[in-house]
Amino acid sequence: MTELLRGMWQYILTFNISIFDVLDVAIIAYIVYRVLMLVQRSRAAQVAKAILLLLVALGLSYLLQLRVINFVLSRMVEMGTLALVVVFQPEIRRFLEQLGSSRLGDMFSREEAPPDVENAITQTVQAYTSLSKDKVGALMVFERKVPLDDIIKTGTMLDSTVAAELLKNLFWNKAPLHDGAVIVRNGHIVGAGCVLPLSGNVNLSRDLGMRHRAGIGMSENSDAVVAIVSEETGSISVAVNGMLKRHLAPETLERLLRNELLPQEESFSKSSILTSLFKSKKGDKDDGEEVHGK
Ligand SMILES: Nc1ncnc2c1ncn2[C@@H]1O[C@H](COP(=O)(O)OP(=O)(O)OP(=O)(O)O)[C@@H](O)[C@H]1O
Repeated sequence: MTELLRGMWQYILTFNISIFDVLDVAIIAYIVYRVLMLVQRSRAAQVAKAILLLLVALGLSYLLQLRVINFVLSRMVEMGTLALVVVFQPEIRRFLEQLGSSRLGDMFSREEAPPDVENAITQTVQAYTSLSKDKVGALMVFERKVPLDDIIKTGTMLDSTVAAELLKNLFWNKAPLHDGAVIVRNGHIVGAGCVLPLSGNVNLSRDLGMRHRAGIGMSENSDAVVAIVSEETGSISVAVNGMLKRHLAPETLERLLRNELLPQEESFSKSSILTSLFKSKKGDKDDGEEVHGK
């Protein structure tokens, strides 16, 4: 085995590899990874299988010299490329939004949480504690880097500081804006009664209602953090990146929101929400039981 590895290493050394070759491969690998993630997360999975099948058929028709079939399939591939851009316009836009809004910019700019975010978290936790006790359903989306203007447009635009009493009013089941989600941007309520995309995950637990599916869907389609109160059980949940953590105690809700929305905070590392969840103290009362994969 050692001999084999040594042989392989010697062989690799015979290549004239420059740093640019490594960079080249790394960039391609990253793009392929992002495209695969996109395909896996969306309806593109079935289409990807069909395309693969079409390409295999095209290859076979070429090898076997089946000229008519090859001609037809070639035209299909040409027209299909254009059709794909039209059909997957929302996915492509989301992909580009996520690419443009994240990571690379972070390397050059120091992230600072807007001052109102801290207040928004405190007020949300206060409101959710009360809504949870009273079993009043609630759905709040905390926008991060991916802009949610399209979602905000589906509801009523607002511009208000986050206040616990206001949230309780908004989600009161006789209030005109109680249906749908409240959107928070930089610690300000910018929309209420907003319609969120439902999750495409067919493996979600059957006991999750539409509110939870909408919350998970929003977190699959953007980098937003979504906080939910179940109308049926009063249970508090948080969805991030297609994952849902359920049955949270108010202290855990606060910790998660702080960890996700105030990334510079000293007491918490900038690790993902799941990392923080798995690290959460075993003794936490009534804390999350379930995590749903994307
Ligand atoms: N796509 C959506 N976007 C925003 N809000 C939604 C969406 N779908 C449902 N909701 C919210 O969920 C509420 C109804 O969902 P449902 O009847 O499934 O409630 P539920 O059984 O209490 O659900 P859950 O147990 O998930 O809270 C609606 O009144 C609405 O406020």
